[in-house]
Amino acid sequence: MGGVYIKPITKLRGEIRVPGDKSISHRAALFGGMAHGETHVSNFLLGQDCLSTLRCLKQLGVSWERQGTDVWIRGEGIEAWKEPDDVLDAGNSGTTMRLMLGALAGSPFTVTMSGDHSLRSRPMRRVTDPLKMMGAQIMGRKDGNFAPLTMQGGQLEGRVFNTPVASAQIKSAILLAGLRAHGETSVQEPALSRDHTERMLRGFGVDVRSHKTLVKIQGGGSLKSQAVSVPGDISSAAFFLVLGSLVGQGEIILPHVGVNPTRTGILEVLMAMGADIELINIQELCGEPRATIRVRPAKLKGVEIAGDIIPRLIDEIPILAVAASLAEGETVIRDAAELRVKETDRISTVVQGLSALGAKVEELPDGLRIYGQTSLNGGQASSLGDHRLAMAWAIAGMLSKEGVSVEDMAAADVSYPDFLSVIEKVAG
Ligand SMILES: O=C(O)C1=C[C@@H](OP(=O)(O)O)[C@@H](O)[C@H](O)C1
Ligand SMILES: C=C(OP(=O)(O)O)C(=O)O
Repeated sequence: MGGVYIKPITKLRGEIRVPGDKSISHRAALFGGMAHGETHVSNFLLGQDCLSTLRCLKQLGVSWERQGTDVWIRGEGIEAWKEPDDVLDAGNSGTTMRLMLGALAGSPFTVTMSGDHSLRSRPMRRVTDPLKMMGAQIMGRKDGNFAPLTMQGGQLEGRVFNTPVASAQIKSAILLAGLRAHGETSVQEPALSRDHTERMLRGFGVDVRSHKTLVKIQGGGSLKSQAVSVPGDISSAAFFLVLGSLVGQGEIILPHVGVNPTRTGILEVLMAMGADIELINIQELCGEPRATIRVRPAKLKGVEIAGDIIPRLIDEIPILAVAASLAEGETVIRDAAELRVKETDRISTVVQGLSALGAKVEELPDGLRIYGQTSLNGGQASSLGDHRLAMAWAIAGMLSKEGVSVEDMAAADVSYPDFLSVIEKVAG
């Protein structure tokens, strides 16, 4: 059998400091590069995705320095960004590509953005269409839907948008372009997606107004450099919330995890399933709430997950599916067709992986039906290059009867570079 073998465990104990939030790290780097002055980012995520954002910024002429997880970005304002002399490579990162396109739409030069095989097959018209309506010229494969994408930015006009899907990447790309447009730009979403862009832009001194699912930005604003302390990533903590709930014995403490309400769907669902999770010491810093999370073993039962909560836990669905396969009773996940356009088609790849490990799972057009049972056999599963799957299968291995060999475990580096050494430590 190939891959990294993850053995079953029956108990664990420990404190796990999950790395910095991926969404917030991308934004801190990008906004720091757009701002005037030095932005110090602490607890920056050293995952491949955020490193792609930093590299793109360097190609645009933004200088920064990094020591461990501290990054100092020396912004001279976005007007100082220069036409890059090569393709901007977003790697595996949808966030890098979509937010950068929005930020660059008002720049009077040409950029070409591309990425890895997975990113080149993810839909981009969701951002290129609105940016074109605002005045940018964009060309790409399949009528501008797939990278490589070439954009000639320029004068932008503010617009009113109603987005068809709740996506923070679409919302953020439009707001960043709106910042450089004439007049006001607004985005109305069908449900609230993560609001890190709105919160952080306010911290950088920009006038962003939001009410429920509507956000408005005035064109012509500029950003003032800020210190940004990045909280731990709840999407990374999610793996340990599930492990700590389903392992036989022990307790896990996760300090300093971001608990922005637009991201805490995972906590609500696990608690509804019966998890023993407690939030201690909630504090807000740099506009983002954070808390210490304590998790203890509990019996989980199946639930229905659908509607407006989906964007608040979208990246946690692979690990939630592992939890559901070990819960009692059926879990149904609906309204999650967005999973089909992530790093892999996460509806079909979750079904493929979990079935190989002995779970009973059914594919739905917009979600999953998982017939819970009290054990998983284990076996072999591949990440298929998708970081969230790599980590979900590793946790499944620890909770299975025979363990799991995870093919392409290295994919985890995209959002959690130390994942393997951390699980080795907590499992003793
Ligand atoms: O804005 C962001 O930082 C992100 C938004 C989400 O994507 P969508 O906007 O496509 O839903 C999420 O899946 C991704 O991991 C990060
Ligand atoms: C979908 C994800 O990221 P991105 O869209 O930035 O590639 C993710 O991290 O699960």
